[in-house]
Amino acid sequence: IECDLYMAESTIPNAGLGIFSAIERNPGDNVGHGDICIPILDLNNYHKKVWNPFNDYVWAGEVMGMKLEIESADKEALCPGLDCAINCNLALINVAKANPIYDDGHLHRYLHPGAGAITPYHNGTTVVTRTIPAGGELFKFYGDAWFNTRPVFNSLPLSHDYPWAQHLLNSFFARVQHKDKAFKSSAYDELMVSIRSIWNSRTLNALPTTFDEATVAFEHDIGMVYQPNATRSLQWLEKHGKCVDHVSPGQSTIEGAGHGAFATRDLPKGTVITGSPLHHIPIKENFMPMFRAFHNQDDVDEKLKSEVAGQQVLLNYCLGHPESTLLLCPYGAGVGYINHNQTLANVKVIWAKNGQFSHDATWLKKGPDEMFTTQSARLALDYVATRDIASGEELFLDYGDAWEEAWNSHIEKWKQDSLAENYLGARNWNEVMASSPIRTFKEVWYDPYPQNVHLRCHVDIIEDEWEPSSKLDWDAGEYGFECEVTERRIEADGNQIYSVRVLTEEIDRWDTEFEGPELLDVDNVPRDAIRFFDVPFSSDLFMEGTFRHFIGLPDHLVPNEWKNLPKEAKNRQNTEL
Ligand SMILES: C[S@@+](CC[C@H](N)C(=O)[O-])C[C@H]1O[C@@H](n2cnc3c(N)ncnc32)[C@H](O)[C@@H]1O
Repeated sequence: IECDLYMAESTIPNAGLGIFSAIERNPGDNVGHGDICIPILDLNNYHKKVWNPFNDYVWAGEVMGMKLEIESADKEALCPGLDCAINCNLALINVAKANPIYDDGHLHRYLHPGAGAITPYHNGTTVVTRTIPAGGELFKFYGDAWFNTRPVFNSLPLSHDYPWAQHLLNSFFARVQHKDKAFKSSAYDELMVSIRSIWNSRTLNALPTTFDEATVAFEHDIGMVYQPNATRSLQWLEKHGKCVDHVSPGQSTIEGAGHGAFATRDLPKGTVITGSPLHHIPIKENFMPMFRAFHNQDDVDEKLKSEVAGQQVLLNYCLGHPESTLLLCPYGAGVGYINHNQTLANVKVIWAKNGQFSHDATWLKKGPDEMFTTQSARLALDYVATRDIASGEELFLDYGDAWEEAWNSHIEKWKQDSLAENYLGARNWNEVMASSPIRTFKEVWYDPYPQNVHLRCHVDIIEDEWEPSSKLDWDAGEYGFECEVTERRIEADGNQIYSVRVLTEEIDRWDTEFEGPELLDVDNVPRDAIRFFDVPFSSDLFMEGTFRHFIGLPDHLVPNEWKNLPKEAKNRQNTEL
């Protein structure tokens, strides 16, 4: 079966798995079919330092559009698709990280019992930024801080070291340009010996060690020196890798289930549709509570009030067993999108082969408590076609009887809330109101906006160099400042111009220049500089009684060593968590 994208052992030693392209890709091309991103909110509320297996895998929630889900800064985005498996090689960054788009899967809280049971952050597409040859590994930028804060990498070149090394090489070749090759080669070797004896630096480690490599770097760029070691042959990938582009997300054919997974090509019975390493959480009850926590705005560590507001939506994307505290959260392209259907199930999970794809079969003999000492994935599942599947068909797993019972009882108990009939989240509200004039604060007194949204103005409008005609970019990580409209005027051509009062705030948790909130008046503000955003804790994820249940790991895959809960606990667990 053809395949354009593989998961296989990374070319970076000890980095575990990586993602490889089987075809040449050029800047601007998309890779894969878009990732899901799951918010993990106020996790540290439970314990100050909850054991977190996702530490090396999560993005700051602010960057992924999740800032206003909750009040505090404690929000992380786990994107358990391709994103989790792409490594970072600072010499060869060739893809940009995937920012999700907000998409509630057409679930409305008035109509659908499943509203709030899925993450609305979807379709984060990985985009190529540098040509990747066929067989090349994908690398994204983790940020220099990721390497700076880990002592094992203290001599590894950081992102600015490669341009500096390139600059040094260019200067060297400019100076020896009229000399013959033998002279250049020995001059380069001597130079390297001399500088290595006096200068041990990250930049030096970015310089090619041989003259031939230096020539490649000078004639192309320094990344070309490292590209051969970061490329695997297609035969090797076919033999040792697992295809990760057989699945693409779309709107599920099951009404009310949100998104689903679809086959991208014909998949004969027995095909490993995708492989998935698993993050293990030995104590799901400690990890999964979600809070409504209010923090002191000047000191986010100071909690003023907190109450449990259900469970993390992550639970719905992980596999578990009613008799075990162990929860296994898969990552890999498309796995997070596969819905449940007992009668139409066409996919099953099996353990990956021992020694392959992070799967260590000795872990089937360990109890959950023993797993605490390890954070990296040590177990892996294969998702296998149980019959021939045609291109475009939706993929379904059987999540098990416990899930089915929990879902049916949720539907029975679920009641339509008449107050939710006119609910519109901020994203929808922005669409509906796209060209409508924004109410001034006086108009809002007698004609208020719904309680779940508030107004924010783009941060650029308080900059000295900002011009009313400048283009404003509202990407996933842009939230603006809270603001209100003091005046509105409509020009002859219909253009809406506003005067606004802005309350400045920290842009993100690393905003070290922030000196404190200020109230600023700004005139000549265009309509597109003002947007509606959700109020913290108002999104579907925080609705009372939202559905939460892990995906059932088939009983025959669960060893007795993992069953650390009494059988009778199995029904208790989901209601008590
Ligand atoms: C692993 S996710 C599957 C992807 C999810 N549909 C989405 O849009 O992100 C599991 C969740 O999807 C929803 N789901 C899966 N199968 C369903 C079904 N047969 N009927 C209703 N909802 C379903 C439930 O909310 C469940 O907790």
